[in-house]
This record gives sequence, structure tokens and C-alpha cells, in this order.
Amino acid sequence: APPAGASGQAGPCFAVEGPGSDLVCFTLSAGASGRPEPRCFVPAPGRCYSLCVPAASSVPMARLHRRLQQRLRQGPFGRCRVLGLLCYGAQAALEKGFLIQDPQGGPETERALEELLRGLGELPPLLGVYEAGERGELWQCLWALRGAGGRELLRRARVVAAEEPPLHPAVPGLSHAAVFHSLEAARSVVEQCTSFIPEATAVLDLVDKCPKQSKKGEFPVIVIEGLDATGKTTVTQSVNDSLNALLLRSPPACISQWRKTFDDEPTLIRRAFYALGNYIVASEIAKASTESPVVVDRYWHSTAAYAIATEISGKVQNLPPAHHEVYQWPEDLLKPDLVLLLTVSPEERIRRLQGRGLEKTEEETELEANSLFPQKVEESYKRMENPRCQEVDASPSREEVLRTVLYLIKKHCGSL
Ligand SMILES: Nc1ncnc2c1ncn2[C@@H]1O[C@H](COP(=O)(O)OP(=O)(O)OP(=O)(O)O)[C@@H](O)[C@H]1O
Ligand SMILES: Nc1ccn([C@H]2C[C@H](O)[C@@H](COP(=O)(O)O)O2)c(=O)n1
Repeated sequence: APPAGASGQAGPCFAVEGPGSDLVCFTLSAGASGRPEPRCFVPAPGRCYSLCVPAASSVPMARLHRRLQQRLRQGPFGRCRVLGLLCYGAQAALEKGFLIQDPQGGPETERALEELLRGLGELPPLLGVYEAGERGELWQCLWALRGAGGRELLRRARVVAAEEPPLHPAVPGLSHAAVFHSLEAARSVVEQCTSFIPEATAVLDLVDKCPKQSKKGEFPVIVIEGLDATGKTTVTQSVNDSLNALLLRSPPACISQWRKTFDDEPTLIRRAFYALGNYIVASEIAKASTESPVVVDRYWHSTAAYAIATEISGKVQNLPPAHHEVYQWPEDLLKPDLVLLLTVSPEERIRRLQGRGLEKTEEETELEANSLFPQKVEESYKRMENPRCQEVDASPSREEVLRTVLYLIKKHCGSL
């Protein structure tokens, strides 16, 4: 049975992304027994703190988490190491938060944290304070901040190592907080933003003008997907010319002007924006595919793959397993005939990223191309189903890649 928390019930479990991107999991035990806690996040002689907010698909909570994240990057927390923390457990809904490691361990960090939490208004998140015991064991004291500078100790429990859960703790909540499987789910998130993001109203007006459940016309619809700099723009333009098709892209031009606004928002809001963009593009595809073949540069698979890779910390192995429901195409979104996933080696992607002369330094480019994130995006693409992504090696010359793409289109959609 899971370790008993102070109340004797199954206590919460916690997961932080430790060194080497492994998940380090721990839980609380009322007793003094239990395996030694994971040492990797307890700086000696420093101190550690934690705070979490509900990870439910709620705009206020998503914005609170984002606000805390931004504040913990500033001022008195500059000397601290701040790790992403997930709190999960049999009886508790998922919470997202931070583990703050203060190597110096002075009282000022705790004071600054209290001030930060009190400034959030009523019912601030609980503050976890970790301290070493006489025999080197680790204890968590959970404090509730009360009015007039007071605070109440809710629990003092021993920190012990916990087995890594079979699924990454963020997987069960993906379909409500990052990957939207219906227009209504995405719309309800953006609707909660109209009071503080004026552009949200404009996006809703545009999506509400689109017919529900857009139906594809008789001409083929081909989507080109892939990481940035894999050659999507190059391929879509060449295919468009070769097939005398209509070229569309997601997000559509009518809302692309607001990307930066939504890119600055928490994942929940950002991905809901891109999801609504897909439903707007679907209405454009429906109309265009009655007149000619349609080529689309990014569509739902991009929205889902980038959201999954953003929410699932650590290694590629932490992704939801193949055939998980999160990879299934939304039932209310127009489905393409063929999705081609362009893939190139990280080395080739570095060459192409540098070839574009973007402002990134060579080191940034190499880090970006080789980090775990693009690997998780690409693996998520490969696990998509109904329709799946058909992989295309886009490393060869532009001409050869175009030949391959046109061959696959003809093979799958017939001669056009
Ligand atoms: N087959 C190819 N061989 C060599 N270079 C290529 C090839 N295809 C595209 N490129 C070059 O790679 C760079 C990225 O191509 P492109 O902009 O088409 O990629 P993309 O996937 O659309 O990128 P993003 O998603 O970031 O817009 C460009 O400089 C382009 O000229
Ligand atoms: N349908 C889409 C299109 C794009 N996105 C997101 C995914 C990335 O964060 C970013 C890449 O876009 P690009 O820079 O290639 O224009 O936009 C999405 O979520 N859904």
C-alpha cells in the first residue's frame, strides 16, 4: 500500500525532473522508516521549498502557475535552482509547481517566498519546507499561510523515495490541459480569456463564423508536418506548384497576427489558440477542396505533438505510450487524406537552421536541435493515429524530396 501520509491515508507523490532528465519521485511517510530520500534535490547545507497549484484545465490556475514561474526567475530567487514539480497521488488531482533549492539556505529565501505567496491574495498555495533531521533524514513541513503574517503547520512528514509511476504524472491530464479533442474544449478555454486578452474575442468571432463539422470536398487534402527547418515551406510550395493546388497553413492568416500574444500565455491558452486555428483552417480546407487539391503547412498533428512534448518533462520514454487516446484525431475536425512527416537528421537540421541566418547563435542552434524537446515532438508525431503520419526522409536535395512526396501523394490519392 502507498506510504501513509500524516493522516494515515495514501499520501501524495511528487516528481521532479532530476539530473539527466530522469524523473526523481518521492513521497511522504508518517513513520521514520522508508528508503532514504533522493539526495539529488536536497542541497547541503542549503534548504528546499516547494509550492504547487492545481493543474486542472482552468485558465486562472494556468495563469497563476505562469505568474509564479516568472516571479521565481527574479530577484531573491536568482541564487536558487528552480525545478518543475508535479504532485500526484491516488486521492489527489494533479498539481503543478516548483521545487526551489537554495544552496545558501539563509532565511531570506523563505521570507521572500512567504511574501510572494501572501501577495497572491486569499488562499495562497501551501508552502513546503524541507529540512534535514538529526540522522540525515529529510522532513517536509507543510505550512498554510494565515492572515496577519501568521502561518499554521499542517503536516510534518518524512520524505522517502517513491517508485516512478508507470505513466508520467502529466499524461492523464494531457487531454484537458494541452491537447484538445473538440472545438468546444478549445473554445471554452479561449472564452475564459476574453476579459484579459482582447484578441480572444476576435478569434472566437472568427471560429464562430465557421460551419461546425466542416466536410472535405472531393479533391485530396495533403498535410505537411515536421519540426522547424525540415523543409515544410519548401515542400508545400513545390507541391502546390506541381499539383496546381491551393496552399493553406495553420494557424490561418486571419489569426496569425495574434500568435505572439498567445505564445506568451501558458500552455493551456496557447494550445487552445492553435486548436481553434485548426478549426478555422478546416473550414478553408472544406471550401478549397471542392475546387482543387489542397496542401496544408501544419495542422492538428503539430498542435498535439508540440503540446505533448512541452507538457511531458524528461526523456522520450516518458511520452504517453503508442495508441494512447491523446494521439487520436479529434472526431469533429476535418480529416486530411494524407499527412507527410518530414524528418531530417539533427545535423542536417542544424545546417538548415544556420542556413536561414536566424538570430540564434551556433551554440543555441546546436542545443535546440539536439535537445530532448525536438526528439519528443518527432516521436509524438510518429505515434499519431487516424490518420497517422507517413514519414518522409527530407534530407536529400529539394528535387529528390519533391519526387518522393509526389510519388507518395499519387500512391495514396491517385493521379491528380
Ligand atoms: N531538401 C533541402 N536540402 C537543403 N536545404 C533545404 C532543403 N529543403 C529546405 N531547405 C532549406 O532549409 C531551410 C528550412 O526550410 P523551410 O523553411 O522550408 O523549413 P520549414 O520546415 O518550413 O521551417 P519552419 O517550420 O521553421 O518555417 C531553408 O533555408 C531552406 O532553403
Ligand atoms: N497548427 C499548429 C501550427 C503551429 N503550432 C505551434 C507549434 C510550435 O510551437 C510553433 C511552430 O510554428 P512555426 O514556427 O513553424 O510557424 O507553432 C501549433 O501548435 N499548431
